[in-house]
Amino acid sequence: MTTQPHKQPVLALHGVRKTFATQPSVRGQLARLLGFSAGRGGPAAGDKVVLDGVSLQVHPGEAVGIIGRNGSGKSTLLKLIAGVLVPDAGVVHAPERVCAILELGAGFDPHATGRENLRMQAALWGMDEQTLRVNWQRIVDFAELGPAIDEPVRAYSSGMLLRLAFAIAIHTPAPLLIIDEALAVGDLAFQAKCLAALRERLSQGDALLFVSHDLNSVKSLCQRAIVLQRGRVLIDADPKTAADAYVASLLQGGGAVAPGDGGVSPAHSAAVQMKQLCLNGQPVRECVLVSGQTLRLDVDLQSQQAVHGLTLGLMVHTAMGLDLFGTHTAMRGQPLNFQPGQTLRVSMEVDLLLGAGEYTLTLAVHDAHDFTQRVFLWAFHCVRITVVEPAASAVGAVRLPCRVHVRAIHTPNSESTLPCP
Ligand SMILES: Nc1ncnc2c1ncn2[C@@H]1O[C@H](COP(=O)(O)OP(=O)(O)OP(=O)(O)O)[C@@H](O)[C@H]1O
Repeated sequence: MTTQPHKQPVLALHGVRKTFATQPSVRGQLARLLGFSAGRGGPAAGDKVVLDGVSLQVHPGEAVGIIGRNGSGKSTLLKLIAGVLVPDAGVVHAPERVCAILELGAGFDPHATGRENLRMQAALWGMDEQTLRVNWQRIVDFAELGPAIDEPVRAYSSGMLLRLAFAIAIHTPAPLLIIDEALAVGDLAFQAKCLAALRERLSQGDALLFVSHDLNSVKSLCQRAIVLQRGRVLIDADPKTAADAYVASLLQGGGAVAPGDGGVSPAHSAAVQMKQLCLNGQPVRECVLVSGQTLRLDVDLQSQQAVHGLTLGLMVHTAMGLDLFGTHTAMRGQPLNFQPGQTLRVSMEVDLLLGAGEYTLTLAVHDAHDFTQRVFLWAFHCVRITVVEPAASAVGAVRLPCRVHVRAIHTPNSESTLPCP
């Protein structure tokens, strides 16, 4: 049986390990300089294992998000793939040409102008003269730096560095693009332009590795996401499942949890329990509603202990797991205070101004001020709602109240033109 060319991964890692010396000895430094990694025979005492047994594959046209808390090893992983670092153990099969934005400004000469850096960076990423000539003006236009393109980049803000780096990267032919958190410094308009350009590259069959703490960007751009936890792959799944596992691991203080649909993650305290949940008066977990109809949730919460200053939060997600709308009782002036053994009924009414489709709700009970503190309950996607829309007057997920008026303000034979109101 022959393997289809498009089934071949563009990137494959097998059992990759990377350690850093916490207190580099002279011998260790020498071994590293000579290319003998201290980790090949196992990490030396005091070495910090940053990546441990990481295996993954990325196929052409695939966008894979890498998420994880600070220090989990995301940047180190990308540096290994980009060839900036070498692994102590394991194998990295990466394409010859990888276009990586790892650190803003890295690779730029601060004293050279934007235009000079454009030429140098493009050459560094392997863009030939002909491609550079064809793309030169497109890159300059994409960056939208105006006269600053002729100023030294040491005077650039991080947003301007991103504009230049991204403009070059998106026009550089390479089967794999790597973007480490960089987009976060761009303004919203530039971010939207970058995401559109990345989607275009993906549709042409190039692959993307995308590190971000913005779970919504990962969910909307990537087909898969990998959660790194203390240098290991916690989960490699669709972005919604991966993002939920990541949030659950944050709430657990780093413990491994992969919640299933509708699952209730183990909480910091089991003192508060959801005794009943009703949707529009029925004790059900699924319902069908007409767009614009009100959903009434009645949630009975019972606490065995006296607990004060809690809140019940609600998040509405699209079928893809994007967060659409979230609120909680404390945000609306109603913190939850329990006496021992008390049951509170929390009623929330939400007008579902949503387009036809499938949606889920996540419910959580946590500290009124900080959702990572004092978590009592976290019920991922515990409610499924199907919204139907008999006569749609709009497209997209949300139905924003919108008024439309049309009137003639000028006709060729009339003297007057109405001013803007
Ligand atoms: N050159 C180095 N020498 C020693 N330790 C390092 C080196 N580079 C990274 N580390 C350590 O490796 C761990 C992982 O770092 P890395 O930058 O890969 O994490 P990250 O997940 O990208 O974090 P963040 O989200 O904060 O960017 C951290 O504890 C960091 O201090």
